[in-house]
Amino acid sequence: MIAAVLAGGSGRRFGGDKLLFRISGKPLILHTIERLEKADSIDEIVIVASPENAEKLRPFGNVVVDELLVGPIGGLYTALSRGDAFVVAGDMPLLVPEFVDFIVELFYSEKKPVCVPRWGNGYLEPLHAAYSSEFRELLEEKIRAGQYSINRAIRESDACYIEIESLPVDWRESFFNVNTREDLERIRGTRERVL
Ligand SMILES: Nc1nc2c(ncn2[C@@H]2O[C@H](COP(=O)(O)OP(=O)(O)OP(=O)(O)O)[C@@H](O)[C@H]2O)c(=O)[nH]1
Ligand SMILES: [Mg+2]
Repeated sequence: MIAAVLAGGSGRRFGGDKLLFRISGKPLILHTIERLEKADSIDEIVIVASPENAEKLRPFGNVVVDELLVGPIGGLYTALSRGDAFVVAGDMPLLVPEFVDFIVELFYSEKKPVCVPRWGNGYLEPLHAAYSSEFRELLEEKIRAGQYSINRAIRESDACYIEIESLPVDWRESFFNVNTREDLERIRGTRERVL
């Protein structure tokens, strides 16, 4: 399956070029990509970038340009033009390859439009989920209607939910994403172990 890495955000909370920010000497997005490469179920990686980010991200892999720029839902819509995809954000340096494989396998066996992790309180992890290219039609409707919530689109579909609390606790760090400079501090202490 293809993995699509969303990289069209502005990094407003981080301030500056978040995805190229170096952690342990390596750009943040490269940590994310290398984690995906370790997943057996992933055979190709595409970076879904904004026109503005496209050139600077080309050194890191195949870039597909998101012309919509309506937020992550537009990136997801663009990603699915390439077929079924496991979709993540570019700012997720602690992805757990085994967890990615688990979701992709479930996606293939369940044959649902989307397989998404869900917390006990109902909260979804839509940027750590496997999507069928058919889900794109629903996204198109939503985007046309000016509704930009991926969560809402998922809830209106025949989704397959993965209960996070029933999985290994170690896998939860897979959802970690860098939004602020303080988030960097959270990984710095354990950097040697996790990165
Ligand atoms: N392709 C694409 N990706 C997007 C778009 N908006 C956000 N993303 C990506 O979606 C992921 C999650 O977004 P956020 O964590 O909110 O990142 P961000 O937009 O860079 O950060 P903030 O500006 O602080 O919200 C990140 O990998 C972003 O690069 C978009 O319009 N198109
Ligand atoms: Mg984020």
